[in-house]
Amino acid sequence: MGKELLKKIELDLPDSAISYYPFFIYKDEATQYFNRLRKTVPWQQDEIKVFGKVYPQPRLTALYGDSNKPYSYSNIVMQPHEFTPDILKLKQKVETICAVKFTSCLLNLYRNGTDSNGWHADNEKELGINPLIASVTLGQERYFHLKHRNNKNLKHKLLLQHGSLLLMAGPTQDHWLHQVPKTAKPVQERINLTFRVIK
Ligand SMILES: O=C(O)CCC(=O)C(=O)O
Ligand SMILES: [Fe+2]
Repeated sequence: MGKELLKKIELDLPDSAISYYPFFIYKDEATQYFNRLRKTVPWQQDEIKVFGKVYPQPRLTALYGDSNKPYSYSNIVMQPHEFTPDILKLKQKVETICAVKFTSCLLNLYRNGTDSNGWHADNEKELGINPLIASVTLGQERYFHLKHRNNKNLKHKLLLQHGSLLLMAGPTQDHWLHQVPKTAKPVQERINLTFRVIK
């Protein structure tokens, strides 16, 4: 990999270990991944329960994995599809940077500015302690917000650009929440892949 491709920005936020690789995948290659995944992934829209009311999730998702272990969050239980060559290639590329073998990948498709991902932490039991979450962005860049759970003054936002990689590690999920907010700007579609280790 070239020097630019490995450019790494470490966020200077307490109680966290977050790094951002803006040029992880060449733009042209990232566009090819976007186009193929957009077409071939069996995108689904699940319903989520918030305070007892049921809503369609404001984005489409799909779960891939190398085991048959289901993954549950927000009252949704997802069954994994088998890894495809594209998702495996991306997984291996991420694994050149992280010393971890990922077992699953949750994909999100944000169709427009009203699609979003509300405040949460990726702290499900099956992810274990101090999980490493590796998040690849393809397509439209969108803001990613972080806020500390206990200190209202601690927050941060960054634009996740086409072909970038964001790593969240260590105690991040214990102390911080993250979201991808809606935007009023007219925006194109974005695909996000989050690689995880499900125990
Ligand atoms: O779309 C993103 O960048 C974040 C996705 C996310 O936080 C998740 O799937 O848990
Ligand atoms: Fe998340």
